[in-house]
Amino acid sequence: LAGAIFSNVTKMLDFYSQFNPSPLSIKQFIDFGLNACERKSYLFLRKELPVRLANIMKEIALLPENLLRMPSVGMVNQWYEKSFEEIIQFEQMEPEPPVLTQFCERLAHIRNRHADVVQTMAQGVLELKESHEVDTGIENSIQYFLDRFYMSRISIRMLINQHTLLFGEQLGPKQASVNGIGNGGRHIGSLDPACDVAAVVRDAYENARFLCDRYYLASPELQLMQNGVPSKRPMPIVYVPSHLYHMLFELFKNAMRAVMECHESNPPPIQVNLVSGKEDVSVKMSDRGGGIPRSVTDLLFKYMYSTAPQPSKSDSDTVPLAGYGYGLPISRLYARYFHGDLALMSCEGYGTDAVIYLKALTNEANELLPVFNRTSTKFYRPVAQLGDWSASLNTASNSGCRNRE
Ligand SMILES: O=S(=O)(c1ccc(O)cc1O)N1Cc2ccccc2C1
Repeated sequence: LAGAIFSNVTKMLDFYSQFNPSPLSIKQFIDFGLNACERKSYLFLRKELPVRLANIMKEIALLPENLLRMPSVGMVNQWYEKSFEEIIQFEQMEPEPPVLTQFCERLAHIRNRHADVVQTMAQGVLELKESHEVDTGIENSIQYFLDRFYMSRISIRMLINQHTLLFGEQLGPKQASVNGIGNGGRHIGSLDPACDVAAVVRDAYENARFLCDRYYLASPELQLMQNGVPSKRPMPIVYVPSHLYHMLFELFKNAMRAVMECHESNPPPIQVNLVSGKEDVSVKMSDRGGGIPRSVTDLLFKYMYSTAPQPSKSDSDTVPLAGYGYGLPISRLYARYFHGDLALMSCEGYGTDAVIYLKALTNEANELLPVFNRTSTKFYRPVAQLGDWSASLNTASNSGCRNRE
């Protein structure tokens, strides 16, 4: 009997983890939101959310024992189990108005429960570093897992935000925000069909500059360009402004810290060049902050490397402009979430270029979702890491910078 009551969460996890998550494209999010139907959204999410939760929960169970046993990881796991149980209650409920309202409230409750997952997992990694020897195999498993775990979390929060923003009661009288009445814009949930990249760049710059001025008593200017020439024109794309802002704010903090620590006075400007291509929209941020050697660039995306004891809240006004928290790895996940990317190209002794690539076409901007299956399990049984010399050769091919300043 399909309605058979499963005795416990484990059986439900096995059931839902058999299904692959269904990736949605930005085009699908927009097309659905233009004529949003709460009942359809409910019927899709009450299956898709448990599928995405179950897929990543099966991976949590595969984590290296030492990490899984850390108190913080146990706490995160309990949050996931609780949220999973709460969502699957709706499998038996028909989409009547009271149930739809309850579902919205339950989603908001789950989103709040998981607010601190990133720093709690980082605490777990720290607990592991401080209590066990971590070899390369374990480190690679943790890197692989956390990239998939945080990508899964980004995708679940995207689905929850779309539903609660389109149908949640904060809209006042029943109106979808898409008609633009009341909020001035024509946002579709967290998506802006006319997100001006130039405006988000300026916004992130001004906020990072405020922190920079407070810490260094000075800050580099911004040179905003399009196709290599100074420009004040807008550059509209269809995207999630908050994701774009998150990436740019992180990159500006790094670039400003580099520039201010490399130049006592007259800091050179940070250049941001926007280019709209047929397939890619590129946002290149160039700083002359002295750069770093290639051996270090890779470390900046490593969760183990960038996990250090957090400064206590008390001295929060002296928090470094760019700590090495999870800013870069998470920012790269935001870029990759809709099949874009974030890459660093540094010239040691000169400076660093950071490029955010976004898909130009909304039908190509598909969610990139981790799928739990045998291949991912295989990855968790660490095998001897056979360094593939040709692959490293590819990454080594771009030689260092010759022209010293
Ligand atoms: O590693 S970086 O080249 C660098 C990394 C990421 C980025 O977005 C911009 C950057 O510039 N850079 C960060 C930093 C901080 C303090 C002192 C010197 C430097 C050099």
